[in-house]
Amino acid sequence: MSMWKKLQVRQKMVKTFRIGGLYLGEIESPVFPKIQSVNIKENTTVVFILPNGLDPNILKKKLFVFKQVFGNNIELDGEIKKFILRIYHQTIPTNMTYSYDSFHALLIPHRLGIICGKDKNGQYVTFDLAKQPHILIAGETGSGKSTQLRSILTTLIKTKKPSELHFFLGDCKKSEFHIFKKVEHVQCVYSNARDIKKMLLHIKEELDERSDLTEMFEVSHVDDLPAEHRRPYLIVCIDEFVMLRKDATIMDILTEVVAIGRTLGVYAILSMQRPNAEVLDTTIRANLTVSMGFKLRDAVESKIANTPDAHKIDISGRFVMNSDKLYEIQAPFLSMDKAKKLLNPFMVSKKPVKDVTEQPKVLTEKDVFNDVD
Ligand SMILES: Nc1ncnc2c1ncn2[C@@H]1O[C@H](COP(=O)(O)OP(=O)(O)OP(=O)(O)O)[C@@H](O)[C@H]1O
Repeated sequence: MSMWKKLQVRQKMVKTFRIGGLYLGEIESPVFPKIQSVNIKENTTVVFILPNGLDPNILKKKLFVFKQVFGNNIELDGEIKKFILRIYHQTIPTNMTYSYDSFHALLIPHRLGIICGKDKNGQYVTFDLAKQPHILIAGETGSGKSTQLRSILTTLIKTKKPSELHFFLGDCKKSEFHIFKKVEHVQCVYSNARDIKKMLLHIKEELDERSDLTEMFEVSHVDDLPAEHRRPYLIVCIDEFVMLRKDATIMDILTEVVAIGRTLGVYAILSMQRPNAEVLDTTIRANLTVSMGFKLRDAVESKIANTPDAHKIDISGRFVMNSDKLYEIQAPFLSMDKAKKLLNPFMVSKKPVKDVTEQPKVLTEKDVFNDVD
């Protein structure tokens, strides 16, 4: 049976080479790439070698032919001569409920484990924010970015002690972060530019102090400081941070966080509905090592967010992730009620959170975008 399946795959490969013009010589006597191996397990893997003289760049251009023959759920890797085609048998789930128990073991090796969701292989994708610092989460309204933020923050709270990780939250839309207000790890939740600026000035002080400490003790990372000087990791998370773009101080500090935060244990998670090239200037963009692009409006926004094809997404909670490579992922769905239950054990009644009773104007999209009605 397996031999028969392998033969079928080989025949389809030859068909792809033929249709795609991936051969040397004439069509009557073509020299096709050599199929070195076909492996069928959970997924199918085909290794093939290009004949000398066949331009490897043509494979990228003809990827669509592989998709026409094998379906969309494939990946082609390789360079110069040797290539690997992976054909995934599983598809990305269209819906997946958040279940901490099912992925928490995967987070244990990470210092700051981020749960992303499931990929086309049906596997959970996670990464370590301490190694791949600073995340951009972009997506138009209803695309699932707030749910993803909720799941990332809830997971971090469940995996780290309050002494190990502090959050500084900016909620420009005043819609999402109230559920975290009383969580012990959370230092503050602010929703207007004036308070967020104060919060960031505090972060700036931390950056300076941490820089001085690493210099004084001649270490390259705050984790290597002597125990009595160790500092918790700080995560600055700002929902819809584009609304703060008119404040130069805020933008300067955010730029500094993403530029030097990694070795100082200070990380940023920034979200925005509509990626804006001006706000994501080159310094900020270059230092956000992970981009998650949920459904975006058009190809321009996908390009600015660095998440190709995110504008083609048509499923809630689905996103393109650009980190060490490109992934398509379905985020876990964590409802507000379930998040509250999971956060309950971490709630404290007396918190140093400043409750902003007098509410200065909360910025709206109109303050930022000229084309919003
Ligand atoms: N991971 C997911 N899996 C399945 N459905 C999801 C997922 N995430 C979000 N949804 C659905 O999409 C709806 C909107 O999600 P969410 O509030 O996260 O969007 P958003 O992009 O943050 O929108 P807004 O900017 O308006 O807050 C949810 O109520 C839910 O029905």
